[in-house]
Amino acid sequence: MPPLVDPVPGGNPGDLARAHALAHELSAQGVRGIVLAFVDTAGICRVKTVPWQGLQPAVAWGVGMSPVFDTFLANDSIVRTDVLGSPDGDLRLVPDLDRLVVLAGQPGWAWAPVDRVTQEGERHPGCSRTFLRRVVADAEDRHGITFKAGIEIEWTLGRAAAPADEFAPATSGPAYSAARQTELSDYTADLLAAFEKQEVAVAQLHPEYAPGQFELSTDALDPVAAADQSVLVRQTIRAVSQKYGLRASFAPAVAERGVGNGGHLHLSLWRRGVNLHAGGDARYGMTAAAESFIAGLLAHLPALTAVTAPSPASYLRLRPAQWAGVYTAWGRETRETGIRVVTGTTGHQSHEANLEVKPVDLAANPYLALGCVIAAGLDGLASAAPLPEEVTDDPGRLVPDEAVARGVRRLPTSLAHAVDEFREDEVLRTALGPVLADAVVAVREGETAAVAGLDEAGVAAAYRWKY
Ligand SMILES: NC(=O)CC[C@H](N)C(=O)O
Repeated sequence: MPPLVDPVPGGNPGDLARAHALAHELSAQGVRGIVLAFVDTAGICRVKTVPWQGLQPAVAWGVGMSPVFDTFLANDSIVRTDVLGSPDGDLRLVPDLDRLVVLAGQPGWAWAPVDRVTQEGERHPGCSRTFLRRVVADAEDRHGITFKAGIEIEWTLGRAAAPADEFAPATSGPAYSAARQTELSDYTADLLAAFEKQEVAVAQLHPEYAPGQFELSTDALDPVAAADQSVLVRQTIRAVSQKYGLRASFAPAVAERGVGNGGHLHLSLWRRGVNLHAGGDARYGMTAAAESFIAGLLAHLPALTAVTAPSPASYLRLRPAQWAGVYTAWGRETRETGIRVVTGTTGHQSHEANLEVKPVDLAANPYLALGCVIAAGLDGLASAAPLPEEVTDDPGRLVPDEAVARGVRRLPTSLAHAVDEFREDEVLRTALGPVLADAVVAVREGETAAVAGLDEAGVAAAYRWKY
């Protein structure tokens, strides 16, 4: 074995010894390289790779990458803020060994999410993974609350051989149909096998509503692990799809009309091992804390869409009657309200009960989305915000006066409107810190400008294969 590299000043020699042993183990298993992954502000997963011998140096010193990715757009052009977007400077990508996984769908490769730190070893204020970790740690310190989270993954399959500017769904069977399940039987079995090898606990995998669309859900994890896992799941789906001559799109809308791809976010609050969504005195067995958390979410939902629905294409999906939840309302098991309260099956509530945030798609950076959702909910919890009455059926059917009286608002209908809401939201901006908040605004404005003049079909096409 090659000798250990010199530890960085203040570095953890235990991590280095572990990386050294792990690298050799990976090599013996046939791993030749390691994908180091992070998600930028625009929601694109960017990577660098190192050979297996590079794992230990990466843990010691990180791997260089420009901070300019904080203000990259989905089309790879770059915008600027006061502090970001300059071609100068460097950051270090530091892999998280606890989350390193051998990729079952890409023989020869392992994968790890990274934190981005400065060359001086300081936290980088633009690192979304560090942001989420901080929000979660604050929730525990200040409120004694921990979370379990899950991100649903929806994707649409086209044929890899088709021209990139066309979309032809790879299946012909109806929504949720046995026909579609059978059409892609080998593919979906291979996906499940890959997830089993990667120790991703799949809860469900099924053909979804739109032509060529599938959905996969996983068991809940702590928020940072859930965000990491959503990135890993997409990496795996992309790789396995390719083997079958298929091309996976996680874009919010692959076409200008029809049901889009969501990335619904499930979250539950826990205190001392007790689920706060079950066994309480409030509605549907929720505790007062869970109700106030949801009230906070509803209050911030219009501004949150700038983070959870960050692409111009997100607003092709965020339409009524598409189960995307485009109203500031909640209800038990409702599919059209922004927040769905999931009570779980009788006898299993303390395990299952949670809340679902629907206006979230997979153009969202999952670390930013989870961190901002948690910050919004905690704002409601801290002020014991009262939760309005639930809305059953379709909130779109409320007459305007009743909607106003009940506080039911339609979410922004364009990214520009979402950014207007976000700019005014001190809670979200403060949680993110000025560097990330300014990056969100600049990148969203850049995306809006990038599609100026395009019709809806053009917007769908522009982002179809980006996510
Ligand atoms: N089953 C579902 O909940 C469908 C969700 C829908 N595809 C969305 O965009 O959010």
